[in-house]
Amino acid sequence: MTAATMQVSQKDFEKAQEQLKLLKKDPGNETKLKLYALFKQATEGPCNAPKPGMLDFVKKAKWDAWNSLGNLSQDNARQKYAELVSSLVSAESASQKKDASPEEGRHDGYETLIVTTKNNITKIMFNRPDRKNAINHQMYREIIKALEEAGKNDSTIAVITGNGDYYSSGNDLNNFANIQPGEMEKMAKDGAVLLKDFVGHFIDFPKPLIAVVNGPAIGICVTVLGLCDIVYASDRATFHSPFSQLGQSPEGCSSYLFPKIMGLAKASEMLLFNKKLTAAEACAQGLVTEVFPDNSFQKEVWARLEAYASLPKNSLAVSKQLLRSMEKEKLHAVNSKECEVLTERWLSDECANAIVSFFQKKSKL
Ligand SMILES: CCCCC/C=C/CC(=O)SCCNC(=O)CCNC(=O)[C@H](O)C(C)(C)COP(=O)(O)OP(=O)(O)OC[C@H]1O[C@@H](n2cnc3c(N)ncnc32)[C@H](O)[C@@H]1OP(=O)(O)O
Repeated sequence: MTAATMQVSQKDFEKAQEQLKLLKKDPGNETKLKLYALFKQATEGPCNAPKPGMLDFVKKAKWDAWNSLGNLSQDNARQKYAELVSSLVSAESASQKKDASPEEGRHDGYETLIVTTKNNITKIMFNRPDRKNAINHQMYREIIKALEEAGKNDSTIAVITGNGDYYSSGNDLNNFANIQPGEMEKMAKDGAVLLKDFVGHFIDFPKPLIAVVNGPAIGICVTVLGLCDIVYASDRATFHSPFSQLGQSPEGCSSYLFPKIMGLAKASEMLLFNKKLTAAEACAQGLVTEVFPDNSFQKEVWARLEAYASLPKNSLAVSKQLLRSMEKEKLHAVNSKECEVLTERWLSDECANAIVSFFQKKSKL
């Protein structure tokens, strides 16, 4: 090795020591041992320390690593040390770039959702995990936009799911907060217009629409499940529509579809008396198609959906429309009626008290 190479190597060695300190990820014990051994060899030469006792595991592992370098020259050890650090830095920066790059097939223009199209599936993911995916006004509008896009694009099926531990905690109760007394009627009317449009997009959705219920579901995100074609649920999911508790009334066409799906008595327990169903109960009552163990939920469900999404797209669309077409007019009428009743409910003392109670006590359902 020439003097010039040795100089560069020494410089690289010092630079590498600085770079090592900047690594964000722990490189793991095996690599740390290699780095230790090369550093000792580079700075002190071949291992000259007494062998530690068998039970001194850490010192013994370090000694073994250093000793294994035998008579490797100090120059070579410096060089190898610098190369190893450089490979760790490159790997970390590649993984950071990968994390920062947008997800493949991700649609632009959404803040409360992650919308992607991949493998013939448009996935609409609620993305307010720190608010349990509560649906605020912006999110209602973005879901409407995402359903419109998914209905028209090349995907074969659309899937709705939640990011984080909840599927969704339903209507964001902040939608009712900070309303001045004189603005109550306007709030109720505007809310009903938005809700009717939102539910209308589920009624009219032209392709198979599948809900992947990854965790607890409350309120509006439970009621519109009746408008989905398939509902897959994790065994961690629960289904709760606490309308009377909130002084409100059913929406999402559930006043018509839930009795049809599960029978009047079971629907009444849910919609009148706030009964929260487990995933197994919701499946037994026909609201959920199939329940999966939480630890294999994502893997099993997405494998199945990818297979479904490879079926002929147009055949699936016309068949879905046939299945729903007889009911469409009826469903729109139910939606209108439910929104009308809710407008009154939102102006009631019962509803106002329930909202105030949530914010005052942060009372949990
Ligand atoms: C256009 C208008 C259309 C209206 C259509 C009408 C629809 C009807 C419905 O959807 S009714 C259902 C309404 N939903 C609720 O009543 C749920 C309220 N939330 C809760 O009861 C609980 O938060 C919980 C059970 C979902 C979760 O409890 P947990 O203790 O696990 O977690 P936190 O309470 O600490 O939640 C974390 C923060 O998120 C806030 N949050 C959760 N859900 C909502 C929500 N729906 N609305 C507003 N805020 C919500 C919660 O308050 C916490 O906030 P904080 O960290 O600031 O305390």
